[in-house]
Amino acid sequence: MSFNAPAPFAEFPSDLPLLSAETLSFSRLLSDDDTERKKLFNVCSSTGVIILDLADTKEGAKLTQEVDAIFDLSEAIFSLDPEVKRKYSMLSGTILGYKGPEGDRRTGFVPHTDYGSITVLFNVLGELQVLPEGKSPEEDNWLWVKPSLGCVVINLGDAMVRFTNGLFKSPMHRVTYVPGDQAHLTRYSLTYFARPGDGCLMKTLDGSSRIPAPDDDDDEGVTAGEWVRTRAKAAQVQKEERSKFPQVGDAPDLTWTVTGSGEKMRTKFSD
Ligand SMILES: O=C(O)CCC(=O)C(=O)O
Ligand SMILES: [Fe+2]
Repeated sequence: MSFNAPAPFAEFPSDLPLLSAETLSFSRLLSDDDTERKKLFNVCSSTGVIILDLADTKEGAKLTQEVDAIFDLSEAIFSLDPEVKRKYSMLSGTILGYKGPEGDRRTGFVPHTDYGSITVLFNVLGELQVLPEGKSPEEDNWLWVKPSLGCVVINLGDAMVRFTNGLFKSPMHRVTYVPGDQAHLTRYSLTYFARPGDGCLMKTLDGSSRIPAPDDDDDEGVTAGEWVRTRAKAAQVQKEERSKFPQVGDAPDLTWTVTGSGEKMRTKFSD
């Protein structure tokens, strides 16, 4: 599986409802292109899902090569004996990515928004779906995010919503199953989470007339450290409740590890 080279296997199906997302150019953003900046602003304040083409930049080429090296490593790690994997799964900050069970059509990641600032996803195969703002979480309302060669998917997290007092959006998303003729393939997802440092105050930013003024009670702000702890606890409660009343499609046997510091990386893998 390569992030960098055209897939030698079946294309993403053409008959699925897709999130309509214009691809932004990393090279144009780096050169501070005005049109590209406006596009970025529009995406952040509408869906919160940025599809960014890394082509044509030194940084992008280096990153995609490194991603492919990590994919290779992930393949080697996930093909290890479950006993060996179990022994190493708790090492902090080491393993990136996860692998869903092959042929499993249950939802691997229940619907959620990410807590941090941004989440960068390196996906080759589809599986990620987004719920447009204001839509109820019925099956028909979820839209697929189609991976494109050399492009990362960047989801804004709730910290950006907090900093911009709701101007920017963090998408509700979930991970379902690899669709269509790609279903027999193993999906590796490499995820980079960035979040504000522990001491950062989670409050509306000053300095832009586009950001709505803070409400009276939101002036002080909690620290990012407290914010993450509260969110993690709430997620745990939600997970426990959900496991008592599993919903059709849940995959309860997948395990979670939170690793790293500052930038959080999550690893999830099954045997
Ligand atoms: O694997 C993906 O495409 C998304 C994973 C995700 O939503 C997460 O790790 O928060
Ligand atoms: Fe997520």
